[in-house]
Amino acid sequence: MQAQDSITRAISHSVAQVKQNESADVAASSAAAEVAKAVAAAYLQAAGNASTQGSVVNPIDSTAIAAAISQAAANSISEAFGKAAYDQLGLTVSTRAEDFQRAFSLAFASVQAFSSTNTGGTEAAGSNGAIVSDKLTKGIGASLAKVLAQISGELELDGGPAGGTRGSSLAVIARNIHSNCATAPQVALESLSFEKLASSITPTSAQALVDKGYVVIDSALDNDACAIFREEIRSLHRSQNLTLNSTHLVRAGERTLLQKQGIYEAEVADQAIQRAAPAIRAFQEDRTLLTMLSLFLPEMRLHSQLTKLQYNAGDGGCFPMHFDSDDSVDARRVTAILYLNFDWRPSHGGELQLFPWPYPPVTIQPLYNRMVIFHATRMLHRVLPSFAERFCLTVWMSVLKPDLPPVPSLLINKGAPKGSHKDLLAQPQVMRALAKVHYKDTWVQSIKDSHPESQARDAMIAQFWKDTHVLEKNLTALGLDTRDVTQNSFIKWF
Ligand SMILES: O=C(O)CCC(=O)C(=O)O
Ligand SMILES: [Fe+2]
Repeated sequence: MQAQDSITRAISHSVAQVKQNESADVAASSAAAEVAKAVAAAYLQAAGNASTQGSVVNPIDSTAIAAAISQAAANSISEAFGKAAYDQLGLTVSTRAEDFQRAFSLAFASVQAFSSTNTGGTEAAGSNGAIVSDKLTKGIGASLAKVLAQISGELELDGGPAGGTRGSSLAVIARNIHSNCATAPQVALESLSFEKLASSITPTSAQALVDKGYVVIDSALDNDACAIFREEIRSLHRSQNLTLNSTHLVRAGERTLLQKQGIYEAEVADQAIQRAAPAIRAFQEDRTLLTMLSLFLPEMRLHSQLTKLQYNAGDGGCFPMHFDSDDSVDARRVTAILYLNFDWRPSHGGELQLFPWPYPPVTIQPLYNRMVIFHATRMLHRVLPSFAERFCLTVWMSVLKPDLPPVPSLLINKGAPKGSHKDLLAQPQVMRALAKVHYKDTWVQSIKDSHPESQARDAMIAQFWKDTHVLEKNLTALGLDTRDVTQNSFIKWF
């Protein structure tokens, strides 16, 4: 039967993959995703054959299984499982929760149908709780693949035959997958520590921030933590949980989306992301970075943090020049980026370029476990085109809004004598404006590098020229010029 063949093939393939490299989460999770896809596809065929062949689904058991699995839907693997079935069934996003349950139920029904005709129930009856629990640390993907392998009788696992019917043993499997989903993240999290980060933030690194506006810290965290983060980002991308980075352009009341090429992101505030990426969630909830920075820079009054994760597909994706935040409208004050690129080489590109104007630009390689911290409202920066997959986490640290100091108005200085340039230049928005004017050509080129050609991109560039023109005119009216700012100018960044 075609449906069963495709399940058998998928399972054999998955088992081979998992066997080949048992410790590789990547292999295991892609194996599980393969199984999920094939199971879903097979179900559709099996369902089509059901009326003629009978006994495809035992409704009681499949409902129990579906219920158990749908509880585990938060987990990335079960999401992958759900998504595949979901896609196959052509379901719409609006009724997601319900449809997930339906999709799971359908997908598992096909496993059940398969096991009843292929194993005669004996192997399946042996699939008790021991199966899943023995390999918890290898991740849900591996366990899931094993459970499925057990059903097909291809792997001999510990745990002797248990009594009971085939149907109830499948329900046990479902329960085990469920409990596996619930406990596996904790296994990984136990070994996760942010202690190293505390010793990475020193008075010297804080001083560099004050003096230069940025600091580069290598081996910032435990290498293991970085490996877990990277895998979580990868699996979120695989399960299509990341969103293409895009900028909203509002022009004449019309909203246009300008998408960057190949850059996928998610904020860790998103609950689905938190569930699917428990280590990154733990990093978001950990206050080590914020506490250490506050210890040395109490005047920053840092209060909270938000983590964003980013996957760059490596097809030339990059970021145009920008400031992350703006003192007058946004509470973010410090940016910390943790790079997760194991084997970065110069040919990969994707460097972070900082423009601590009036000092010269600095190009920073996005090396594994390297953290770059800079001023979120004052450090102009961009990312150069990346020609290899690129992973990073960004932590934005914010002040509490009511504590924001009033932003001094330029109007106060209107008509002020030339001697007050120093005061003007001490104002972040003046420095931002001057930097924008100073780098206008590079800035426009960076917009072109980061976005495929489109009307929206042209609109963004036109807006940029308009803004810089206005800024130039008004800075001149204030008696300010980019040439006023030299590398001898006194700049206190933080
Ligand atoms: O990917 C990077 O290195 C920086 C990205 C960035 O500038 C941003 O997300 O605002
Ligand atoms: Fe940025």
